[in-house]
Amino acid sequence: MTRPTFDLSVYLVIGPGDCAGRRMSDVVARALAGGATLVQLRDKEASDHDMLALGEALIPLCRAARVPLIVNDRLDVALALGADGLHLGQDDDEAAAARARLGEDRILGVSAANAAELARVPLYAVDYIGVGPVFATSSKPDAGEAIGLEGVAAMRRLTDKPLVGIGGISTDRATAVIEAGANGVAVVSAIGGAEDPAQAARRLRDAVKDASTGQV
Ligand SMILES: Cc1ncc(COP(=O)(O)OP(=O)(O)O)c(N)n1
Ligand SMILES: Cc1ncsc1CCOP(=O)(O)O
Ligand SMILES: [Mg+2]
Repeated sequence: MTRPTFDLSVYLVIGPGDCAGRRMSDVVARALAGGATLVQLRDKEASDHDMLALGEALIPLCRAARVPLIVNDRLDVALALGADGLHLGQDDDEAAAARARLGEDRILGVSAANAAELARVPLYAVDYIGVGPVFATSSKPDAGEAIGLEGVAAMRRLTDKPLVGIGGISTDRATAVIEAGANGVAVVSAIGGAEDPAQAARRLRDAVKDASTGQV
């Protein structure tokens, strides 16, 4: 096994409560059909046991689409599931220790909103950085102040690591997030809450692709 290649363009972050009353697996299947490039299972309330069951429903969908499945916060669940990776925040387990347990064959992402948070990240151990919240969001009540497009641009100046913007990103705003220096956009409600998750994913992918063209 080698570390999976990954594409941050349209990174769906999702749990059962983010799907507007629909089954999460149906929403994820539609998002993948529309072109979501990465999926993160995120459920702050579920027990590890329930998280594992949720992940088991997503693994075959992601495998069929050749899209990596990342687990939010929970290293043990990621390992038990055989997920493709883990996403950790500043308050979660330490990334270097997580890398040691994950091994070299899984993706590890971390969150950092500013220079001080970036300085705490062991960059050698991580594959990408989630930067945000870029805009105000109602999907994460404890998200800090929005960093804005200037915040994304500042992070771009500080590191060559792949960056994915997250927080309040809609199709209309995706272009600006990429132009500010992100490699992709991570979204909860723009796909999970969309009437047509496939169309939402497709529109985000087109916006990211158009905005990325011509960038160095
Ligand atoms: C891609 C991505 N970026 C940032 C986050 C936020 O992680 P964190 O700060 O640990 O907050 P929670 O998601 O755990 O509430 C993320 N999940 N994904
Ligand atoms: C998980 C997370 N981390 C920072 S903002 C956020 C929520 C993003 O949700 P939305 O795309 O609906 O604003
Ligand atoms: Mg976290």
